[in-house]
Amino acid sequence: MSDTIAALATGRTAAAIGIVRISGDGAVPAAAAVFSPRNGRPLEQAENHKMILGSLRSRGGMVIDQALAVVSRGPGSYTGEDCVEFHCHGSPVVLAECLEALFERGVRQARAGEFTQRAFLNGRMDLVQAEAVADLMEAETAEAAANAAGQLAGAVSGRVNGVYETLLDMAAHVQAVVDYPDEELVPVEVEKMEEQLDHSSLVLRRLLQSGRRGRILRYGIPCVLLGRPNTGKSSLLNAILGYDRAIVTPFAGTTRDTVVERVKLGGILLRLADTAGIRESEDPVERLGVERTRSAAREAELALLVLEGSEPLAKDDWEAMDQAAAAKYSVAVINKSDLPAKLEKGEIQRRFTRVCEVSALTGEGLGQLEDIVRQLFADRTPCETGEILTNARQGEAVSRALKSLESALKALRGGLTPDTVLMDVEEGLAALGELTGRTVQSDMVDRIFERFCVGK
Ligand SMILES: Nc1nc2c(c(=O)[nH]1)N(C=O)[C@@H](CNc1ccc(C(=O)N[C@@H](CCC(=O)O)C(=O)O)cc1)CN2
Ligand SMILES: Nc1nc2c(ncn2[C@@H]2O[C@H](COP(=O)(O)OP(=O)(O)OP(=O)(O)O)[C@@H](O)[C@H]2O)c(=O)[nH]1
Ligand SMILES: [Mg+2]
Repeated sequence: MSDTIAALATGRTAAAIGIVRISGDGAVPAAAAVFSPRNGRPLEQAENHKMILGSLRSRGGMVIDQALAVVSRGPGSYTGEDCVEFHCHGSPVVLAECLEALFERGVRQARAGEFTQRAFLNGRMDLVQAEAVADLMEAETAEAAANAAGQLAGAVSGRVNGVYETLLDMAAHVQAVVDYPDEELVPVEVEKMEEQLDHSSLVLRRLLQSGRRGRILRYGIPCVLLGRPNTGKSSLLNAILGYDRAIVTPFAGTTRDTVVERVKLGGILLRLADTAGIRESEDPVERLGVERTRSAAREAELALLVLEGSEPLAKDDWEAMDQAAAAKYSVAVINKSDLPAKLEKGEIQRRFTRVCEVSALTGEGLGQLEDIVRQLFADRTPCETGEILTNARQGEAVSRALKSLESALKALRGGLTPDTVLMDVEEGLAALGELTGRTVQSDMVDRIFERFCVGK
């Protein structure tokens, strides 16, 4: 018998409604002790999933709210245990009093993630789905939410379970043939095994490749604005964001610290960093700023080199150009197209395949920059099925499983007999079991649920 837990399921500030959730064998009796249904029927007899109006009493017995109670008996509830929810008026005081009254009845405060942890332990969802719950709550874009919702519905779990079942059948068959050589068992066909291992590897490889997209879905593509001082990097950041985030002045050396914002450009989520203009400087603060620029440049996948279109190339442009060219993708952005052009474009076009002219001031040319970014990352637009791995734990488990399968496949193709690859197949099974939580260690489970908030 598990103890009964309760927590505030909604926000901590005053709101229209606030929900207290209770889960465990003692949930219904504890709730019934503090709540009197208006229809006069004891809460114990309430129909499942139905809202019951009644009065909620504090520890001292005062009526503190007219609230709704919902009973969901296990196993048909979120946690798989008996659950009760109180839908109260969303006053922090009322909600705190409601919890206090429950704690007096032997209910205890839930730990972070404990409701979802119980859902997992009771087989209501696997680990990938539980992690999707956390992802869903942290989602910053509709695409990230859609992917998490797909994972919660079982998109990744389904793929993984398919591979798991195939491997399990294979291992059981090989093992049986080894253990009972005298029985008339169907012989293991090496060719069929190879085919299954090959297909399973393919599925896992695809999942693994989706992991990169998963990270980008969550955090955005790391992108940096580079250039010598005063070329309009901060102006461009503001123009892309649509509001004045960074300070802009006519003085060179305005931006000292990197400013990072998530922003969509051409439909692609970027983690865009505005940086201190690169130049030689005696000022110790500016030198530290430029150091930060260099480190942001090293981490960026996309560099937007901002050039002053109304002046010829200057000495300080060269380091910025080198830094930008070192990024995986770079775009030369010739700014200030509203002013007379003085920049010799030939040199730029020789060094950069992607060049566009914009005016951060008027917004001219920004559409072209959007097009370039969209084309660069066209293959990264999110898929809606939720078949994208979104965290490192999952990626690590899949890659371990894949290594085992590849090793098995290599051995078979090298002429080894099926029983010699049994260990590899079993290792693959263990890794996949860890991924979905079939074979995971309990301390690992605790770690996973620590990232949740209380009440989830
Ligand atoms: N008020 C409230 N809203 C919520 C939740 C909750 O627990 N309470 N959820 C959680 O955090 C999420 C919804 N997840 C849920 C998943 C399953 C069940 C459940 O009781 N399932 C039963 C019966 C379903 C039915 O009525 O058909 C089942 O699957 O057997 C409830 C919530 C989001 N919104
Ligand atoms: N005419 C015109 N002026 C611009 C444009 N973009 C920026 N400026 C001006 O250029 C000056 C410098 O702009 P910033 O955005 O601060 O330049 P920065 O590259 O961030 O400069 P640092 O932070 O010093 O490296 C400001 O006076 C801006 O108003 C543009 O497209 N057209
Ligand atoms: Mg600036």
